[in-house]
Amino acid sequence: MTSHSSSLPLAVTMGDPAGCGPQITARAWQALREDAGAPFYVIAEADLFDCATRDISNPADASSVFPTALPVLPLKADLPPVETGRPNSASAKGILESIETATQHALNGLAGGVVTNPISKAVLYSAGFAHPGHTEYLAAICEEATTKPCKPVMMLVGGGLRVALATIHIPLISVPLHLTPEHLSETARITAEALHRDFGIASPRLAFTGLNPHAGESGTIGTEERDIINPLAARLRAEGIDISDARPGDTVFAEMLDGRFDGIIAMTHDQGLIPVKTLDFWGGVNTTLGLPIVRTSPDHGTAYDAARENAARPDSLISAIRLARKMASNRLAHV
Ligand SMILES: NC(=O)C1=CN([C@@H]2O[C@H](COP(=O)(O)OP(=O)(O)OC[C@H]3O[C@@H](n4cnc5c(N)ncnc54)[C@H](O)[C@@H]3O)[C@@H](O)[C@H]2O)C=CC1
Ligand SMILES: NCC(=O)COP(=O)(O)O
Repeated sequence: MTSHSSSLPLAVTMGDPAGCGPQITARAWQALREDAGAPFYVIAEADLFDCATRDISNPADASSVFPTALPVLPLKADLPPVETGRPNSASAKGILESIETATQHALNGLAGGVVTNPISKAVLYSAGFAHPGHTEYLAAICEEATTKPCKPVMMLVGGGLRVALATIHIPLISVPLHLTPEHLSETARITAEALHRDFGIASPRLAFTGLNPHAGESGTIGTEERDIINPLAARLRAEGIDISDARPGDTVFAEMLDGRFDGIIAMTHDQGLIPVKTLDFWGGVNTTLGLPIVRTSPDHGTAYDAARENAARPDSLISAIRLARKMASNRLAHV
C-alpha cells in the first residue's frame, strides 16, 4: 500500500450535499483550475455543482480534466433529492461512501491525500453513524485497511498557530478523565513527528496548555498540571521531545505568535479552536495527524445558512487543499 505522493490528485469528499460543500468545491475549482499544484477530484454527483464538471471513472483521469472541468467520480449509492440548506439523513449512505472511497484511494496510492467537505455530525448520528466525526472514522478505515493501530490527533492550523487537541468531541465534564499520561504522551509524540515529517520543521518546539486557570497556579486552582502534565512533560523532554510544562491557556497562543513554539497541545476542543478560528476563520484548516494518509478539511462546518443564500466562501477549503498538497510533498521528501 502506498500512503502518499505529492504528484497525485487529491480526493475531495462530498460532505453533506445540503451544506456548503458543493458551493465551496465548485468555487475552489474555479480558483485553482489554473494552479500548477496537484489537481483534485470530488467523489459525489455532478449535478450538485454549479460549474463545468466531467465524470471520471479513475482518479488518474483527474489531472487531464482539471483545467477545463471539475472532475467528479460518481457515487455508487443513490442520493435522495438534495435541497440546499435542508439536511436529510437519507444522504448519509452517500456521504460515508464518499469518505470511505477517498480514504481507500489515498491508502492505495491513487490519491495524494484526502480533503473532506463538512458533514453534520447530528445528521450522521441520526442515521446510525457510530464515530464522533471524520477524525475517528478515517482512523478506523485506515486501521482496518492496514491492520495497524492508528491513533488520530486533530490539529487546527491558521492565524500563525498550529494547535493539536488532547480531547475533541467530548463533554467538558469528562475531559479530566481523558488526560492520562499515556494519552497525552501519545498525542505529544504524534504531534512532534507530524510537525517534523508533514510540516518540515526540523526540531519542533511544543507547548502543553494547562487545563485550569493559570495552569493550576501550583496546584491551588486544579491539580492536573502538577500531577499529570508537568511530570509527563519532564519525561518527554528526557526522551528528546522539546515540550514545555503546562503553559497558561490565556498566554500560550500569544507566545507561539511571538515565535517561542512551533505547535501547541490544547487540552480541550474549544481551548484550541477559539484562537485559531478567531484569528483566521476563513483560512483555518483542520488536519488529522497520526494517519498513514494526509487528510485536511476546512475549519468550518456545513454552513447551511450561507449555502441557502448561495454565499458560501471557499477560502478555508482552498487553504485545506493547499495544505494537503504541502503535507503530501513534505511526506514524500521525508521518505
Ligand atoms: N469538518 C467538519 O465536518 C465540521 C463539521 N461541523 C458541523 O457543521 C454543523 C454546523 O456547525 P456550526 O457550529 O453552525 O458551524 P459552521 O462553521 O457551519 O457555521 C458557523 C457560522 O459561520 C458561517 N460559515 C461557515 N462556513 C462558511 C463559509 N464557507 N462561507 C460562508 N459562511 C460560513 C455559517 O454560515 C455560520 O453563520 C454542525 O453539525 C457540525 O457538526 C462543524 C465543524 C467542522
Ligand atoms: N470542530 C471540528 C470538527 O467538528 C471537525 O471534526 P472532524 O469531522 O474533522 O472529526
